[in-house]
Amino acid sequence: MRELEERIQAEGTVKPGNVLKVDAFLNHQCDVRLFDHMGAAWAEHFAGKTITKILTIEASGIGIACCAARHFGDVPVVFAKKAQSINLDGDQYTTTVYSFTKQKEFPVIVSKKYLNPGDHVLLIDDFLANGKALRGLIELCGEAGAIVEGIGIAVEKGFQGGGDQLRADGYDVDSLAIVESMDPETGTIVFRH
Ligand SMILES: O=P(O)(O)OC[C@H]1O[C@H](OP(=O)(O)OP(=O)(O)O)[C@H](O)[C@@H]1O
Ligand SMILES: O=c1[nH]c(=O)c2nc[nH]c2[nH]1
Repeated sequence: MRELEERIQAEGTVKPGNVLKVDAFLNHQCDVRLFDHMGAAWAEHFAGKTITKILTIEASGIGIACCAARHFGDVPVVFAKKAQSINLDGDQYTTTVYSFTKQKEFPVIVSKKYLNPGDHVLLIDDFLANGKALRGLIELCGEAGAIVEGIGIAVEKGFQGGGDQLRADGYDVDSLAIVESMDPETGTIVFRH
């Protein structure tokens, strides 16, 4: 998606440790017009598929998933929580996921009320790096008997391999910008096309 690539080139910065910082518009300050355009792009890609629910993971996927839902008939958006809470009741689907940016393991929890057998799920997230977050969400869908129809990602760091492994496993992964390489010394960002 050219608009997203241009924003990354204009406002993104490359940090050591394979970190692309795009918090001016994607995952700290949020550009909702851009999010709306991203939702439209996924709706075009996944047109023809039945989507009954969007599933994401807190925190950064939530706003993007909510904007995307407007393009999928206002289906419910469920976000997996990364901490137990007294506000979480009843039976839950749980797994654990290693967080790329926080560099530690988190529980990933969805109430059984909100993920059901027969749900046709679109997974949405801001970043795809090693694929840990998505593998966790896929596991929860498997526990629930829900079908993963596709995966919509804003920024995939292709060189980390998580996206290609998911594609090899048969998932329809639509990443709107795929970073093929990036250099913290020069700030150069190269996209896959
Ligand atoms: O493909 P992966 O290696 O799993 O990396 C991608 C995940 O990393 C980030 O989450 P993170 O837990 O770092 O932080 P967040 O709270 O900003 O969502 C991002 O939001 C994705 O969920
Ligand atoms: O802001 C971010 N930049 C990244 O490079 C990244 N990788 C996973 N999650 C990420 N979030």
